[in-house]
Amino acid sequence: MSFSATRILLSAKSTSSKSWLARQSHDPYVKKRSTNTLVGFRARSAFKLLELDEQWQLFKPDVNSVVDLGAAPGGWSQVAAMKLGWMDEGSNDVPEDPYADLGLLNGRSSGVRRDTSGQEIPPTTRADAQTQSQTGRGTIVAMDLLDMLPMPGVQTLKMDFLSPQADAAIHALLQDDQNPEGKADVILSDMAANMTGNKTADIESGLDIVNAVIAFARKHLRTAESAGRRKAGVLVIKYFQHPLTNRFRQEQLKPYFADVYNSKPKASRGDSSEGYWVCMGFKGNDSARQRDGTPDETI
Ligand SMILES: C[S@@+](CC[C@H](N)C(=O)[O-])C[C@H]1O[C@@H](n2cnc3c(N)ncnc32)[C@H](O)[C@@H]1O
Repeated sequence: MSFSATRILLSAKSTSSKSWLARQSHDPYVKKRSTNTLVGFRARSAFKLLELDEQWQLFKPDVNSVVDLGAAPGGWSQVAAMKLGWMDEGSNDVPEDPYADLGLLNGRSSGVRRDTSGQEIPPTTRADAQTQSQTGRGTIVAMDLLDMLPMPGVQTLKMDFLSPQADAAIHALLQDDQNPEGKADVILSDMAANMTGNKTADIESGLDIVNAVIAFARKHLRTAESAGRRKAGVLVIKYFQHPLTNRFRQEQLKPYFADVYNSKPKASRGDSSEGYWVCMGFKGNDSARQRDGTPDETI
């Protein structure tokens, strides 16, 4: 009896993966992503962040520190690197032999880094800016559970953002002479919980991630006051629509930000319940205590 792994794999393809393939082949953003003459983005999700930036100018000239949570494969980090001048629009940052380069770049990094408690921070990679035509500004940190290929201007950290080491590692990477507080001007989160198919459980784990990202932002985001600009201190966060969404936004986000906008970028698939909150003007952690309880009607 002949054995064909390929045939077994193909015949085992579920209806959902067939419809996924069909959808991919018709998706204009998938085509755009893979057309190097346009921009060699690693993920179609890059177009969502580009749209959000076009609408709200997330990366103003005074933005010098960006943290991208759940960054792999790196589409959003590419957008941040472009906006901070580390990469040309239209450049393809993936080297021909990325894995060979990964070793080389790791070898070139500045040695062992330690957080304030003396713990070693896992090796980070930042592709050499000199390989690109421009030199960018500031620091971009991309964190993910998964490996990520190096990228000009971006320090990648393979880490669970919920782990006890994450706070100290981020702070140590952001802090320098220009940024003594070690705060981020912009925090991005495109993370989602793994779907189980159980609606209630999925809603709860989605909310857990959003809650954890907000807690992270409250520790690491620069306030509008310290940046000297009303809309500075920006958090972009993915959520999935459900009956509690609005209440959640009112109770967990509005007390801390001057403005909280809701967005469904065109590049986000219409059949997905995902949306993004663009939160601008971080007021700091005391703001909730100072609140008089009157609902804010900004939106
Ligand atoms: C939708 S993808 C992000 C795509 C990315 N914005 C891009 O443009 O390439 C979500 C990512 O979140 C990561 N992730 C999920 N939970 C995480 C956690 N607790 N800590 C770090 N990364 C996490 C996943 O590994 C996955 O790579």
